[in-house]
Amino acid sequence: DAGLAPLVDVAARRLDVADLVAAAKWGTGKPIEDPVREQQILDSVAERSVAMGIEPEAARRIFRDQIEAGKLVQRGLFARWAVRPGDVPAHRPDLVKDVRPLLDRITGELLADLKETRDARRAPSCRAELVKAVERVEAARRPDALHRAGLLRAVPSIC
Ligand SMILES: C=C(O[C@@H]1C=C(C(=O)O)C=C[C@H]1O)C(=O)O
Repeated sequence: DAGLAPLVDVAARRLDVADLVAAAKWGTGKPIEDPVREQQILDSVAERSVAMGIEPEAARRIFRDQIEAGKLVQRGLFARWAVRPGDVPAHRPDLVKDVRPLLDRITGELLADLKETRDARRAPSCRAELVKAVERVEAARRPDALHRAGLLRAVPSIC
């Protein structure tokens, strides 16, 4: 039984997309934070949760944390690129055409995993299972310090 690992893995993949979000925004004057887009995501998540039989408030909390974690990674990358311009990605992806569709696809995967893990998320063992899942995902993906920090920011609301 993979437990919560598939869910945590999706969270980690969402944080990799944050690199593309940052690359799309760097040097454009576009702010890291877009509250209108965030609200659209959270409202859509709540609506789809109801349709899927997922508790909408739990889904909202979990997606709120995914978004906060993504901004943490974006800010970390902006700080890194400010001191090491050589690390700025050579290619700037288009946020609306290229990057947000990736996030939208991950939203669907995350919702499916939330449905799948309903009982595990409510169980008293959730925290322990979460620790194991994070360890498993980190062992497989070997995130750098910034993406580890992001992942730790992303997961607490799962339980
Ligand atoms: C990803 C973006 O940047 C921020 C993070 C978001 C997210 O993680 O979904 C949404 C809006 C922005 O606050 C974006 O603008 O699309």
